[in-house]
Amino acid sequence: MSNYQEIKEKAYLANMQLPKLGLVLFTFGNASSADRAAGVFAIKPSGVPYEELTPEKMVIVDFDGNTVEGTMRPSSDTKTHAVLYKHWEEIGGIVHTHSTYGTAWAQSQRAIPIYGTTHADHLTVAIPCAPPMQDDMIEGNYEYETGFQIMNHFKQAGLSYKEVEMILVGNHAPFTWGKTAEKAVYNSAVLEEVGRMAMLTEQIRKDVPKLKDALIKKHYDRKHGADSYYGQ
Ligand SMILES: O=C(CO)[C@@H](O)[C@@H](O)COP(=O)(O)O
Repeated sequence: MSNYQEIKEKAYLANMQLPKLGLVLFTFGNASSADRAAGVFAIKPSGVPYEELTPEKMVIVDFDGNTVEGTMRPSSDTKTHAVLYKHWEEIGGIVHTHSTYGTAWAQSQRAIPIYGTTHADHLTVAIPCAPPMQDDMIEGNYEYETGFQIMNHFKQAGLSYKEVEMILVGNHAPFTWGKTAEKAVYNSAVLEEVGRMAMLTEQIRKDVPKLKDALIKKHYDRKHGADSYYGQ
């Protein structure tokens, strides 16, 4: 039995949710789960179809992207996960997909505007979009630079990774995270659904105004923080 069995199971379950929720096709995408005390995370092996995955096939990697345990090559996006785990210390899970609507917004290099209360139930700002990567970074350590592309955009935009747990990487696709891999999967599904609604909204009406601040606050506060009165 591996010392990392718990995160292998969590990473496996998170990965298996992605095709189930319609967030990935074939091998597009990956999920990981971290063990902060051990300084490692478990991630999907690269290019293995979801139906062939097992917990044992998850690869254990440290926060510098080095394989610690596993016989298979880890996800091609492993270094992006490693950069985010290393610098954003409260993250316990990360998901990357090429889900259709999220990716369409990323390819359009547009943040997803906050048009309605579904969006405001989850976050109080537009879902950010990092600008496309510069050529020298593409030619360098590409996946590692993707991690910095995400972090730099958060810094420049004055966003907190603890409050906004998702981003579109311009030209590329969405990344989401959370305290657990399960929450990162949830955020990935929220991003896709909110992106789908926003795109349809713009098709119905070209000049949709941003949601009123009072409604943003009302809906966010209903579900989060001291004023929450949502659920049991
Ligand atoms: O970003 C991409 C492809 O552009 C990858 O996330 C995707 O194909 C998944 O690759 P892995 O199987 O995780 O190596």
